[in-house]
Amino acid sequence: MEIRDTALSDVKLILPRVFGDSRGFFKEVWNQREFARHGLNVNFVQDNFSRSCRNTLRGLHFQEAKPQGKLVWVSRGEVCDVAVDVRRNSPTFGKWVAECLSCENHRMLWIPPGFAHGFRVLSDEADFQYKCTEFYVPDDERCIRWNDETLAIDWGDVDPAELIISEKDANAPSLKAMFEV
Ligand SMILES: Cc1cn([C@H]2C[C@H](O)[C@@H](COP(=O)(O)OP(=O)(O)O[C@H]3O[C@@H](C)C(=O)[C@@H](O)[C@H]3O)O2)c(=O)[nH]c1=O
Repeated sequence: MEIRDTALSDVKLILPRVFGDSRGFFKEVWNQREFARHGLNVNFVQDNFSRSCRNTLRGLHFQEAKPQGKLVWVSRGEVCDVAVDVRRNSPTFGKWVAECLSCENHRMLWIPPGFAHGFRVLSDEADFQYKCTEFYVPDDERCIRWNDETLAIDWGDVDPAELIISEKDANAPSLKAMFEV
C-alpha cells in the first residue's frame, strides 16, 4: 500500500498493492498499521456504499460539529472525486483536489475531517465505498453547492443539464453563504 501526498498535503492518495492472478485480483483496501506508519491514526466507525448512474453528482457534503474523515474508493465503475478544504483557519481553506477513482486504477483517497466531499460518476454505473471516522449525524450535515463560483471545481466535460443531483444538493448554499467569507 503506497500513500502519497496530493496538492492538499492532508488529503492522501492511496495506491493499494494489487495481486493479480488467473482468478482475478486481491488487494487490501484498509490496513491500520500501514496508515499509522504514515502518521494517520484513524478510527473508523461506519462503512458506506452507494450505487449511482452516469452523471450522478453527490456532494459537496461535510459534518460541522462531528467532522468525518473518509477513506473512499470505487469498486465498480469510475468517478471524479473531489475534496474541498473547509477548515475555517486553514491556509488552504476553499482549495480542492480532484482525483479519478476507478475499479481499474484502484486509486483511493483519504479525506481527513474538515473537508467537504463530492463525486461525479463517469461510467454507466459506479459502486462507491467509504469508511468514516464519525457516525452520520443528519442535523450536523452541511452541503455546499457543487458549482460554487468561488470554488470553481472542474468536474470534467459535462453538460450541467445532464447531471443527476438530489434536491438537497441542488439547493445547497454557496461557500460564501455558508462561511460568511
Ligand atoms: C450519508 C448517509 C445517508 N443516510 C441516508 C439519509 C438519506 O435518507 C439517504 C441518502 O442520503 P444522501 O442523499 O445524503 O446520500 P449521499 O448524497 O450519497 O451522501 C453522501 O455523499 C457523499 C458525497 C459523502 O461524502 C457522504 O459522506 C454522504 O454525505 O441515506 C444514512 O442513513 N446514513 C448515512 O451515513
